[in-house]
Amino acid sequence: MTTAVLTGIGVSAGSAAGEVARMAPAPALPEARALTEADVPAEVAAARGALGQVAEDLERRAGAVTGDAADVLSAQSMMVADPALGDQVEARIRSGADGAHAIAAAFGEFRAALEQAGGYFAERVADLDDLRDRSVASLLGLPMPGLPDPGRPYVLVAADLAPADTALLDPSQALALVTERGGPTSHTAILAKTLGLPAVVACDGAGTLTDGRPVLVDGAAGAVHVDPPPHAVTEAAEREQERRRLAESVSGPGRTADGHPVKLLVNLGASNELPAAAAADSEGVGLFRTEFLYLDRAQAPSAAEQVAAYREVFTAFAGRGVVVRTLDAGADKPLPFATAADEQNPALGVRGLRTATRDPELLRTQLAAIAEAAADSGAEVRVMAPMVSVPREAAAFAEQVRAHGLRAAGAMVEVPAAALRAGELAQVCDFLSIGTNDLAQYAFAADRTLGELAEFLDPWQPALLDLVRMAADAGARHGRPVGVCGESAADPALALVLVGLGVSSLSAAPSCLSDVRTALAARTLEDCRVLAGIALSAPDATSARARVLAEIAA
Ligand SMILES: C=C(OP(=O)(O)O)C(=O)O
Ligand SMILES: [Mg+2]
Repeated sequence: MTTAVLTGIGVSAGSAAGEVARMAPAPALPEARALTEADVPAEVAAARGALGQVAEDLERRAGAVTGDAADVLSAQSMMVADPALGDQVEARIRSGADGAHAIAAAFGEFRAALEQAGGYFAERVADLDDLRDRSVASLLGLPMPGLPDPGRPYVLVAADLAPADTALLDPSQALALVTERGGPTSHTAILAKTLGLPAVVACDGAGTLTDGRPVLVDGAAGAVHVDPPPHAVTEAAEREQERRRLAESVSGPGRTADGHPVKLLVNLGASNELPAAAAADSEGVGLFRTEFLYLDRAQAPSAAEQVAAYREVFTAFAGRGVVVRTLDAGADKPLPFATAADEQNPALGVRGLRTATRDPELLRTQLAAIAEAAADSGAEVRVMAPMVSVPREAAAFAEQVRAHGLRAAGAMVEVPAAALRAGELAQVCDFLSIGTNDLAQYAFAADRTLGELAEFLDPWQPALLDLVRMAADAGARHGRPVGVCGESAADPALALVLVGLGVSSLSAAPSCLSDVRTALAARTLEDCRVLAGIALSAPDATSARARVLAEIAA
């Protein structure tokens, strides 16, 4: 049998074989259908049946999981089983609507009521939209929208994945992720690393993969083998086992072969990631993305809610360090209460630290909450600002952080101007952290969410590495540590280059740390400097990567 190979961008290493399960899109409402009197009883029964089927399906899924996920699914099941909803649907059919339109309209009415109630209720409208789509799909006999649930482990294939799609993804069922869109720093890439799942994004031809098709996903090579022969699956499993064995053979703080320390830290972006992050062999958190607290809401979380969420993290990391990043709203993380809806170029707009100029209270409340949660937590808490562009912003931020009694203030280097003037930032801050995801986006003027622009967003781009070197040199001149917390820190070969450029800490998804630790342990600092020189002198990203890998293999 010949096997087709689909290629894309490998964003999370490892390989896995399994059958495809697709994430179906929300169903489009068909043209309205006129009912005769005689049609009504059957239409009512079908619509009520669809609601019942969705409720049952959600209840079954709730029974198969535990914790927050089970609570969310049970609550959704109860919403769709609410007799008032069924009565509404029936009434609308009796007054002439067909089943699909009756369901959509009844949900629309509930939605309006929730929105009007405001607060917590208004935040649940997305759940109602999801239930509406499920009910309509069930009635029309279409695949269920959202995450699939084939009842066996599967390779998830989707057009793209958004944070809301994946909140309930069960990592024990998903074997690998394949998306048609997305780039190397997209949400899918970050999620895959967090869950330790092999992933290929911007995968040409992924749209042709149908449910049940056997595939072998190679996350390192960015390849999806369709209908792989059994020997290929066995070989891939053996390679995967060897990779894991090697990764587990070294532990403890990051060190090069000659003992140069490199802090290995974890990125943390949601409360459900906390157990794995805390259990990982790391010196702490290098990037605590706090946006998860603010997403999917009509208003910012209260101070008390923030204190509780931060305290949970700080307590889990008692005795270790935690770098909290203040709210990074805007662009790929829009928030209704913090971002303007009418910006033409949101990535170049009021985002990150700039949001605090428009709404100073947002930052004040957050810093006060961080300070309160940090007190007596046992963790060494440091705070940094996203999207710093000029030294003035960094100085004002640092002053505010210290005024809240917090010890260390840092600036992220994500804008080329910040890398060019990193020396001035280092003079007013205690540390710098390079966000290579955004730094690539802004250095190359390439939207980080577009798979089509992957070449520019490749963190091996020598021009990006020039900016990293500038920031690291500036940190060294002023005696300030400079870390990297973008996705580039998760690539073991690139991690060596970053260390050679002078970076002193690497922060990545917990599942990626052991590969990076093993790579460091096999090379001296001087080796890393040589590798950095090779990458910097390459003409482009592809040859930088190839030349460094060849030197490592030599
Ligand atoms: C770490 C970064 O921040 P985020 O991915 O959250 O924008 C980055 O830009 O590299
Ligand atoms: Mg960023």
